[in-house]
Amino acid sequence: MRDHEHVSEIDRVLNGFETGRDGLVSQSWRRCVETYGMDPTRPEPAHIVTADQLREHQEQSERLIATARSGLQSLFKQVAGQNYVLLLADAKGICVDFFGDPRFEDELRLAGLYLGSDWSEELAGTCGVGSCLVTGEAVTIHQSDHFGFAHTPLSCTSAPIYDTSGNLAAVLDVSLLRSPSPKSSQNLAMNLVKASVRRVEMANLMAMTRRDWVLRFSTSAEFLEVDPEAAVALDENGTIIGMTHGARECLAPEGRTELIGTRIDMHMDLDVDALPDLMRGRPTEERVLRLRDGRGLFGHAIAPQSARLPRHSETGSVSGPLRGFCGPDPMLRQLMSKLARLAPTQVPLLLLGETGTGKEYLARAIHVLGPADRSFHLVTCSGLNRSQIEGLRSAGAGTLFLKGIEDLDADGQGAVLALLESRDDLRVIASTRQDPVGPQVAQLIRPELYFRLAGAVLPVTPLRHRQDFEWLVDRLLRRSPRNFRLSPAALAELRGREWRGNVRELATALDVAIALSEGSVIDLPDLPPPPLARHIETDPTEDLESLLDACNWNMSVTARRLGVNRSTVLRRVRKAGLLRKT
Ligand SMILES: Nc1ncnc2c1ncn2[C@@H]1O[C@H](COP(=O)(O)OP(=O)(O)OP(=O)(O)O)[C@@H](O)[C@H]1O
Repeated sequence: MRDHEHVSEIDRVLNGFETGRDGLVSQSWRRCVETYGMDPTRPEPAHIVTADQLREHQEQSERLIATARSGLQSLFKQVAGQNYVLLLADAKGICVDFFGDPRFEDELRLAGLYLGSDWSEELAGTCGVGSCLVTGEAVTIHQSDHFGFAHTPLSCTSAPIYDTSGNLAAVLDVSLLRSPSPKSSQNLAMNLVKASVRRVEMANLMAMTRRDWVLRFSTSAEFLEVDPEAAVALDENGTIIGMTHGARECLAPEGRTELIGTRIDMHMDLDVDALPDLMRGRPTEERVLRLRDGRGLFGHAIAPQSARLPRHSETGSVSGPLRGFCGPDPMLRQLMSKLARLAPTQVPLLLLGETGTGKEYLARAIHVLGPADRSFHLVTCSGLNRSQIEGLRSAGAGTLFLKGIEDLDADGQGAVLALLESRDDLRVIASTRQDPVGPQVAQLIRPELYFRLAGAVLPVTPLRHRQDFEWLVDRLLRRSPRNFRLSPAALAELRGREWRGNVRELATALDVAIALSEGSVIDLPDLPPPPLARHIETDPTEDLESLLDACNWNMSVTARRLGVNRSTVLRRVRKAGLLRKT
């Protein structure tokens, strides 16, 4: 396009004619003439601020530049060899950081694609950085979209970087001195710039909010941990105190609601106490957030990186991921407070409980409460071979979870023992399923190994003895993105079942019911029938022992729960030869 054609198109647009330009470009041209008093026939050279002014701008954006730099570097690598120039401009439009090919330095400087150039719209006219600052949106200003004829060879794609309070703080721009003529040639550049900005904002939020919870979101479970779409920072009451720009699109898509200063439960069905359930360690597809408008997202909570969690643990108050394990069940609450004290120590723990009671869940929660950046090594003892254990000799420091140690054969026991002797940087947590009729684990494991594993022996209550059944049902139902509840009859039916498969069995039964239910209320016909295990003969001794454990060996409480008197309980305990475990 020649100079006079460009000027005449601007003239026609200003006179209300449609020339096929993007609306955003036509509006900017209008501002250039009507607001900034620019003349498209007058050539405007690049504006470069003085070295002192540049230093001042850089100092003001110092922290942002430091955070953005690694994002810029990785973006530069992605577009390497394609002659793109990367600019980071501050909120005034001054280029404060720059990546470009030094071979073209003179040409770039002349075109204004250089440190210190001023790309504010009122000075440079319609351009990537300037129009992005005015609209607050990502834009491509391609060739003759530029207002000033001097800039029409360029193609500039720019996206805004917002600070954690939601103010436009900077612009990331990729520009080309020469480009193919279709504007669509810059679509890939647009996606790359937007993705880089998202990561820069995320890094900025993480750096700003080390003492607070961060909740990240994604519409896809697969990308939740590697590349989330947005995040908010929350104080301990669940008030949003920081965010990335994407959070506005996720939580308040029409921009009607202010996010900063509002509580997270205004926007989604999430209690601040439930944040630990959304931490790494639980499968991502189970970490569903239900928004108030019915949409579902996946959530990843990151605990404060300050010393707050360990401080809670030292005093034994239950916080972090342990909080989500149980509701109002006195025995489990006591167990949680013991675990909170034990978690930061190196004491080996042996979790004792029926299948599906949540032993692995607890092991992962204890791991999360330990030192940061350590690995969780899960070893399933059944069918374990020596080479698998030997492979752990070079594994990173962290938690070794031995699942189902009753399944370790003699060879496996020897290998585990040798491993523990060679490594003192592995915190061991073992679990064992109590077999109602089989021998106890202490008899199955050689003593020198057993006593290395059983530093503290912690029984996990079976579901049928838990007093927080309704709480648990509610919690498991919340994993679904839709709002389900149980009818009173369905709740009573589930409460009356034996649950030999414990929480795992309950979770599966609820998944079936959710799938079968036609509305949001789960009723009797939606429930799967109780499994055959219901008719399996159970050992009354085992049941009495776990009930005693659940009642902390308080004979009167146990008698009340069994509906018999205290002396009957004492007689049964003596007859079965039961002794309280220490
Ligand atoms: N408090 C809880 N809240 C939500 N889900 C839970 C809870 N406790 C357990 N679960 C779920 O129940 C299932 C069984 O838990 P887990 O695997 O920890 O049991 P386990 O005792 O280790 O079982 P096993 O001994 O058979 O290996 C898992 O899917 C787990 O996520």
